[in-house]
Amino acid sequence: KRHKFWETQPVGQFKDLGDTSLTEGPIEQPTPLSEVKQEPYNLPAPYEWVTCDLDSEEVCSEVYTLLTNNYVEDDENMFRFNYSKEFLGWALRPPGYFRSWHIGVRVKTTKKLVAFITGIPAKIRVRDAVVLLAEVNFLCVHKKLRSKRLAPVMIKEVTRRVHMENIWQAAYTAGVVLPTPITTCQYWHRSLNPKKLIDVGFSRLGARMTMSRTIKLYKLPEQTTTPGFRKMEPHDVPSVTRLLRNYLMQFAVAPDFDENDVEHWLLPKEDVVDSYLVESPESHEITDFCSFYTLPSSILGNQTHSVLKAAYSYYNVSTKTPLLQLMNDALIVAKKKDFDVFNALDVMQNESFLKELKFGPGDGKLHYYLYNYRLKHVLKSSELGLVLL
Ligand SMILES: COc1cccc(CC(=N)NC(=O)c2cccnc2OC2CCNCC2)c1
Repeated sequence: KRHKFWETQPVGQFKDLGDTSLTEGPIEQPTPLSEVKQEPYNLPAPYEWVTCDLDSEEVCSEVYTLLTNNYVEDDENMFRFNYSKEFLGWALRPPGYFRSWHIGVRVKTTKKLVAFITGIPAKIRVRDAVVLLAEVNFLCVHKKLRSKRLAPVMIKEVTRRVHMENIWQAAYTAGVVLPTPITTCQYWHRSLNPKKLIDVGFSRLGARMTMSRTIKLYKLPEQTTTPGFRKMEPHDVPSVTRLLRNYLMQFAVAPDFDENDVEHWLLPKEDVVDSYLVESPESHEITDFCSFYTLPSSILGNQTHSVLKAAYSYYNVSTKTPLLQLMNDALIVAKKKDFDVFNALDVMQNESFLKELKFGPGDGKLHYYLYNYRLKHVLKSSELGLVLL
């Protein structure tokens, strides 16, 4: 019964875990494009496939509304991710994207959008192999259509459309355990606006703590502390690309970013992504980098507040400035931008600053997966250099 669908897919199976005879790499070989199913999978009668053109303001709004009302909630159903339209336009249209990978399901009669799934192309290095794969994200089925087994057909359809572009691997994350995680990350939160976080039930007042003591505990300086700390600008793309490529080499799985990728993913974009760097005042060398993306959450059922403004740690590089000091400056700018909380996974070298910068552990985990690619050993989260949106 468990994982009826996933046991039919080319993914690491739990039963394979101990088998050291299995090699690392693709599980199934590519099939000739002529043999890839040319027509879409069958949907239940009332529904039809639609390709979502995110250049259309109207379609973007429909996707935004579907996700705002039906996408991922926390374990206690108190919060729901509330990706903005601008964020979705950015997240789903990187260099080389395929419109056909932005897949929707509509009700034939009303044309209402009731499900969504996406892929974007990404060059990901897995140990020494650079794999062109699809990052699959935003799988969402309307609350009223749950347990109609729509998700498996959505996954098969995005897989088919990825195969049609001669791409045979994928990467994705989930809050649930499926066959078989390449690593499992703990998420951590750093309070920036503790009073609001406690008011909305995101955090709880610590034992023997008063509200004023808590506000004081999380207080941050008004200004950043690192000399040469400034926002990233377009002319920084080449040096940030060099810095980031070198830094990511130490991780077993990490993006293989080129300058076009860095320009898209890391140049600051208001209310979407923020990135800062340290330019040495003497040499003008770019020595460090930090970034975070903006992902608010709707607060479900609170009279006073309706939105939780959250920053999510993205890619950070420290070569001269201690990572602890760099990330403290990231917290300071996030607070100044009125974020309520700064979230991070225990990936890369994040563990080195989490406790010291007063992050608290979240109540859930984020599992990372590869499709049609077997790793010999599960990774420690610190061996992972990939952050998905
Ligand atoms: C605070 O509002 C929430 C609304 C929905 C879910 C969660 C808990 C949760 N599931 N958090 C994460 O998955 C998470 C926690 C820290 C960093 N990144 C994360 O997820 C990212 C990456 C995967 N896609 C969603 C955003 C929290």
